[in-house]
Amino acid sequence: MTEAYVALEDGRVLEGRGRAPGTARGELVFTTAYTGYEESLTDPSYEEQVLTFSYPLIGNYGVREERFEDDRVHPRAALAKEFTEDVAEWLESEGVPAVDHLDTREVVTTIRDGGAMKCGIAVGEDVTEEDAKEQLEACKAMSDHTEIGEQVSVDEVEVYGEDNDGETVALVDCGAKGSIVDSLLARDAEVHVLPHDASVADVEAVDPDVLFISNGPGDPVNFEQTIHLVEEFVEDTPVAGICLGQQIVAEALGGTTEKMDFGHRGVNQPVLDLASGQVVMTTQNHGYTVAEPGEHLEVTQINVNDDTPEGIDGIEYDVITRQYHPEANPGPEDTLDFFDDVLAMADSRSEQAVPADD
Ligand SMILES: NC(=O)CC[C@H](N)C(=O)O
Repeated sequence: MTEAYVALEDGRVLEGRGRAPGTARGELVFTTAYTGYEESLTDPSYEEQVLTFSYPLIGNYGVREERFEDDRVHPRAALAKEFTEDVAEWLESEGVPAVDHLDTREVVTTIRDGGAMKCGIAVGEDVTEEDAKEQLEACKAMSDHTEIGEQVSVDEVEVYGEDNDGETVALVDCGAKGSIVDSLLARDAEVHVLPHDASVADVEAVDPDVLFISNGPGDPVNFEQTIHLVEEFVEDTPVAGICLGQQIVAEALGGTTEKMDFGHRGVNQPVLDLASGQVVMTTQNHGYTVAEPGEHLEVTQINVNDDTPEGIDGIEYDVITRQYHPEANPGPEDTLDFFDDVLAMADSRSEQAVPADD
């Protein structure tokens, strides 16, 4: 059995069973999701993080590529009570260290009490605690990953659904989950996936019916060019966003964002729609939140547990954003209608744009 050490920022070093070798470092977070480990492990939003599963057995229904949200595993390491052989082999094939036989209840309560914290991981035949501590020493704070967009975004524009007859979407890829693109394609949209730092001319070349800002890792303030795109287009083009996208839109329109103690990561987060009084169950994975929406946006949905903004609409602009993941994957599908609302907003705008005498 290989040695495995998890060095925590509070000075403790946890010892577990090594399931996939290597060393790593990152912000230690946890998800309470009891399904969807393939989707979570391939969600680009987890870039530069170490993902702990609070659900004790991870891998009990195998590993299948059709469930992946991206072409690689994004967390820097994975921790659990028990990984199956399937998942351990998958993580090893991806070069992602994995540790199990941990008391993940202790890890989760440590994060809940002390906040998401840095950690260092070392797994291997002859690693020592010192190797994990060295990783911890080298670990950057999440907000200091100022180029994180480069690590997860497309390099070139990619076009999907060219034969579709629906709305044209310019999706700015800040670490997009594949099921967001799929949800738009399923509604007959043509989707142009642009780099997170695309230029104004790049977006103009698409001539989109809606500018869609994706989910993604890290601190929203570090996506400066994406924020600039929202500032440039919001007066004339409907804007939508998911998770990081909601945060970027708020930053662009005079709002502010802040880091949460440990965030929301799971598939059973209740969200209240303020207008209808309806509560929906949502899937979430975020550690920042909108602190103030600013004078151009209004909060329309809140998290039932802590009142943080979950849905934001434009006041004078056509804007719809969600902090949770309406595409699910994993989690409940209560909120898929968000994509219908986005495309209806785009459609109504493009109808208005047709000159009266046509
Ligand atoms: N899933 C996401 O888009 C995460 C958004 C942002 N990186 C956060 O942690 O809040």
